[in-house]
Amino acid sequence: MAIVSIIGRPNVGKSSLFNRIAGQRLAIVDDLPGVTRDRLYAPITTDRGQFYLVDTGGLEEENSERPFAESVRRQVHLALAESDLVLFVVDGRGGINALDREVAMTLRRSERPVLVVANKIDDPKHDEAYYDVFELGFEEAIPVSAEHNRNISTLLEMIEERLPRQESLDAEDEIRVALVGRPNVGKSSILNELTGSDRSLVSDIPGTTRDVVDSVVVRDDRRFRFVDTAGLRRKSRIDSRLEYYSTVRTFQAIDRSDVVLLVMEGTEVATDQDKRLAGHIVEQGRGLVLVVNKWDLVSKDPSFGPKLLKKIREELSFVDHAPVVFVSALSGRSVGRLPEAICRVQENRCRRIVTSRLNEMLRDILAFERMPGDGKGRYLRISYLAQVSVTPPTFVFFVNDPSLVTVAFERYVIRQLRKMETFEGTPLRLFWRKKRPSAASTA
Ligand SMILES: Nc1nc2c(ncn2[C@@H]2O[C@H](COP(=O)(O)OP(=O)(O)OP(=O)(O)O)[C@@H](O)[C@H]2O)c(=O)[nH]1
Ligand SMILES: Nc1nc2c(ncn2[C@@H]2O[C@H](COP(=O)(O)OP(=O)(O)OP(=O)(O)O)[C@@H](O)[C@H]2O)c(=O)[nH]1
Repeated sequence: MAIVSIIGRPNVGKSSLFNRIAGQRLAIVDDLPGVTRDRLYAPITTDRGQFYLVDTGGLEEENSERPFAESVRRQVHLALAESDLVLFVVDGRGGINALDREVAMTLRRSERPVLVVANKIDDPKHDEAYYDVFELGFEEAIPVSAEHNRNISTLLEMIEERLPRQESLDAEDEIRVALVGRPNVGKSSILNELTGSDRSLVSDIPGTTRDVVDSVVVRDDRRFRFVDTAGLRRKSRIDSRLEYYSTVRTFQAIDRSDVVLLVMEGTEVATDQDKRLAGHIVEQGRGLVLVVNKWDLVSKDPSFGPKLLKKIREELSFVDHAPVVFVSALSGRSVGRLPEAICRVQENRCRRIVTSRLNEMLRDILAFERMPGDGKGRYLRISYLAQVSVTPPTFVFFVNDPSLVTVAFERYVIRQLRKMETFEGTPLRLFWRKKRPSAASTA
């Protein structure tokens, strides 16, 4: 995630700006791994993606004896080392002073992207005052009022435009699919059926690592990239010394994919290895379709299907969100249903629910539910809920005390979310955060 730092001399309104942006775009005051605790930062979600907003002013200890100039220099130094974009806040009404000029000089020399934010322009009639900030020598400046919420959304748009494009997994893009499963279950046969039968195979594309080849197929205007198919096509028996690499390779394929087809065979489903694979797929936040192959071998007995399904649901209960598709690569039966299932799962994995709808759902979910408590009369209270990201859908619940949340309660909430919205095939992630009095003032 990109990092956007707020810097500026004391009292220009850095904290106010931070709180304004964080409050508006929902701040989760989270622990950024590897960063010191005393920094104020929040992941900000916008229509385009996410970035971390950092208030470098928060770095200074409260009764710091250090002179202002010294502390500002430290901020600049850190911001330059760590951020993708610097928001240089000045007092748009009070004017530019020597310290601002010094900071400007350092920033200009660094050639890092800088956006000058002229704060405290509370009223359009003060707009003229902010023209002074152009003497700092930057191309771009925007007048805002953190306190009166003026121009903040424009500022956010400007920030978004200046950030490095994130790797996007939008529904319009190709879907990366991994085919995994125990040896001999029919992965190659399914792949051949999917890519070979109707000349739909576009190309084999060398991947980034040696030996990795992906196959790209277009069907109904959707691009499917089957990742690391070289290993599947090369029909050499795996010798046991190579087993380790084949496992690593399978995990890599999962990590590179959006949706995984976990292939099993009708005669033996839900083995320990299948459980391990399914576990990894969920942990990595990938979509999942359970494929039962060699249906031709078992379909003679009509009671077999339901029994098999029951076994899969019981043994692999932690992926009961995944659709199960019975196919036969040999006869080609139902293999054609896989692309549609993959698309559906990927769509669900990208599903975003607006905050208002979520909170409506929350009300319904909790209407008759007994909240977990500490046994001494204190109960969990959920203030509100927001979806902070997709792939997989990730939700943050703001509560009075996260330690009151039990595993059973979390499972219950996930079940209810799944009842209210279609999340077939995708894992969901929940986070519980203590609701703070104001967005980030107490980090
Ligand atoms: N009129 C006006 N006042 C503002 C605005 N933004 C902040 N202020 C005021 O400016 C003062 C300083 O704001 P802060 O957000 O604490 O400034 P800071 O840059 O974080 O200050 P330090 O923590 O000392 O570095 C406060 O009194 C704010 O109320 C604004 O948009 N308009
Ligand atoms: N009866 C039947 N046999 C199948 C079916 N699909 C594949 N097979 C057979 O199962 C064997 C293994 O198929 P592969 O496609 O090579 O399996 P794989 O999972 O790619 O195997 P590895 O490369 O060892 O991981 C072959 O002999 C196939 O002909 C099916 O639907 N029905």
